[in-house]
Amino acid sequence: MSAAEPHIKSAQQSENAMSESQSMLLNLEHVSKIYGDLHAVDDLSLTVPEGEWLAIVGSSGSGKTTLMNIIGCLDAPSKGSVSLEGRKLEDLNASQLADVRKNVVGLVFQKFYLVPHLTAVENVMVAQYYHSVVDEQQALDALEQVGLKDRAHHLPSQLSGGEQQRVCIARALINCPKLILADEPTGNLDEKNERIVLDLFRKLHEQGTTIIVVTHDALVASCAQREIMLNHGVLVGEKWNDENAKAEYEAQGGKPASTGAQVEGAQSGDEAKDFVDPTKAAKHRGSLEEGRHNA
Ligand SMILES: Nc1ncnc2c1ncn2[C@@H]1O[C@H](COP(=O)(O)OP(=O)(O)OP(=O)(O)O)[C@@H](O)[C@H]1O
Repeated sequence: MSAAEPHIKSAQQSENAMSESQSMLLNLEHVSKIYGDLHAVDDLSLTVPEGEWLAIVGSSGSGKTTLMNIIGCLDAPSKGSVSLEGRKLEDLNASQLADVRKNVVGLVFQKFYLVPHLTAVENVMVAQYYHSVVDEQQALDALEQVGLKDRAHHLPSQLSGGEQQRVCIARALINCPKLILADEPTGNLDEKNERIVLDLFRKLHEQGTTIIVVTHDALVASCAQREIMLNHGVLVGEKWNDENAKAEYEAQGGKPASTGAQVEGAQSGDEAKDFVDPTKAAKHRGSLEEGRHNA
């Protein structure tokens, strides 16, 4: 090996690392969120390419929402670095962060947060207001996208839970976000409405939208291309449901998610392995198969 080779190698390595971070929509490096003695998220590294559908699973209190809030620029990590579209969030000021929230991210929550005295279309137009473009036709188009044009002038109280969640998705779509972050989006829905919402996510994913969903629900998680599992803020498992997506991710230089924290059960990048989620028993297996056949 010539004396120059190590330099060449390190230049190539940094080039690879750069192209990896450029091709990734989201890049978390050693991210922690610490409250006193509690590490809600503990030294987590994760990359998500544009167009991926990722599920974050784990028991209550494992750090899922905390992580989601950090990714959605609603909260800042105590340590580590987060990049979205190649921009380091820690380098942005408050108004630049607000722009990222507005223009890159669409948020969907378990609790719908609809304004009760406004109709469906007006609720969508509230979101437009924050984008300084109030356009009823565009709001109606967003409702049409979620199959609710005929419910546009109904109040939330006149809509089913599933319909209310679809209004929320229409509201999240108003800025054509690259990234949809959904926190337990089907948590309040029955199976039928859960399937409608999942079909919508499937459609958005096919159109190229990146989706990150926090869920307790086995069916919702298994619709994603990849699942990561947290426990006490650390990564305890990573599982690909879509081998093609995995191969593509690896070809782009994507690495397994990892936790640096030395905690029992935690997985470093080299060791990351599939997890067995006890909640993935038979509950939804039948309906999943059916849902896939209908897709
Ligand atoms: N603002 C806060 N101050 C102190 N502790 C917090 C705060 N927010 C969250 N935590 C703690 O951080 C841990 C992770 O909370 P988080 O809400 O992220 O969990 P989760 O996995 O989303 O739980 P669930 O599934 O019940 O919603 C919990 O122990 C929680 O009590």
